[in-house]
Amino acid sequence: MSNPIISLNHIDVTFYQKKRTIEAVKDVSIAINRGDVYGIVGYSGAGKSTLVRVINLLQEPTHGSVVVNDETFFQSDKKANKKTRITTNDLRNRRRKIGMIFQHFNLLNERTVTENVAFALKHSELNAEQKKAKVAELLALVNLSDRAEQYPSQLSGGQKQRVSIARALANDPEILISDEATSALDPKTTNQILSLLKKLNEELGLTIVLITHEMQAVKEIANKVAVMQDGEIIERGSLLEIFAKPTQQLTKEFIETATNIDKAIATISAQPLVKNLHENELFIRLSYVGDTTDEPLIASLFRDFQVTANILYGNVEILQNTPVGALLVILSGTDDQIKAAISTLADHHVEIEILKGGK
Ligand SMILES: Nc1ncnc2c1ncn2[C@@H]1O[C@H](COP(=O)(O)OP(=O)(O)OP(=O)(O)O)[C@@H](O)[C@H]1O
Repeated sequence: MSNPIISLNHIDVTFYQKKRTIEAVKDVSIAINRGDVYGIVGYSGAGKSTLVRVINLLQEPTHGSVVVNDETFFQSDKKANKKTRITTNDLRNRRRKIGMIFQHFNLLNERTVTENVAFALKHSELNAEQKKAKVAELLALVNLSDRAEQYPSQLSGGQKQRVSIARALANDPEILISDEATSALDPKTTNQILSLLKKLNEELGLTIVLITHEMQAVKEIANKVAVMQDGEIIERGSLLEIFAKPTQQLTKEFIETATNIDKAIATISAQPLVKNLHENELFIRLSYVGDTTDEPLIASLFRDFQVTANILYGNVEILQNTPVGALLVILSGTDDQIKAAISTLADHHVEIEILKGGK
């Protein structure tokens, strides 16, 4: 059942500079459901940051409407040339319920970890005692209790990001916007931060909007994905749909960086078996999602069609509790046998891409 906590409708953001007009976001509509971890992927300059800044009106759209938690923050009526927006006071309060974390942490260097987190409680109605308890609780949540009195300069990048996560959660937000929060971190620290975000999503029901240029990050924790290019969303869907059946070239590129299949294809294509492929052979890539993996399909190719399948590479990943696999295989047999084998694979929803061979 769909229950959007964030709905952006027909959002345009245009920047007018002296000699240039930059259409940073073009007619983007997106609905993010409560509890989603929604990944927005794109290269630098695609418009991701601008789009997510629209959610809490850090960036006012040129056109469109912004609805958060069933409350209209902003609406423009193009025809009447009229814009309506939430009052400044209400916006200030609502923004506290939308946490943000960034690539460069944005911590106050001259304040301790505790003071950095407490800073976010400046306008809270809690008394001093309660604030102290809240900060301690937040630091425990991000596993930093032992660093409470240290300064940012004494912390690693991952620890700094955990402080900024604690700070972002200080006012019990329902939404967390993560703007390239793992981009400055090494792979191991990135995984720790992503696991923490996943835990917050699962345990607190936090809705997370994850903007990144790394599909790997999206793959780890997102359940939905949108791919942005030149201010537009060019493809979107569930993580599984996007990984199993990407339609746009850019999406395919992003996925390949996350699965390393491109490297596997390059390495294996250079091997003698593929380089000297026989006339009756076909070098193919098979991709499948879910149940197909449980079927002894490859074995049945020989049993039913006398086609041998030489598996040169295999990779199965579990995304959203579902296996997603890729195999690089050489099929050998007569044209008719191979044709029949491929048709059977297709009937079982295995995607086939011929990499080499065949007429
Ligand atoms: N305040 C601004 N004034 C003028 N142009 C801007 C402004 N903010 C963003 N832009 C332009 O809008 C486009 C989209 O930028 P945006 O930062 O949203 O992209 P991005 O996908 O988040 O990339 P990055 O990860 O590099 O920030 C870029 O061409 C950028 O130069």
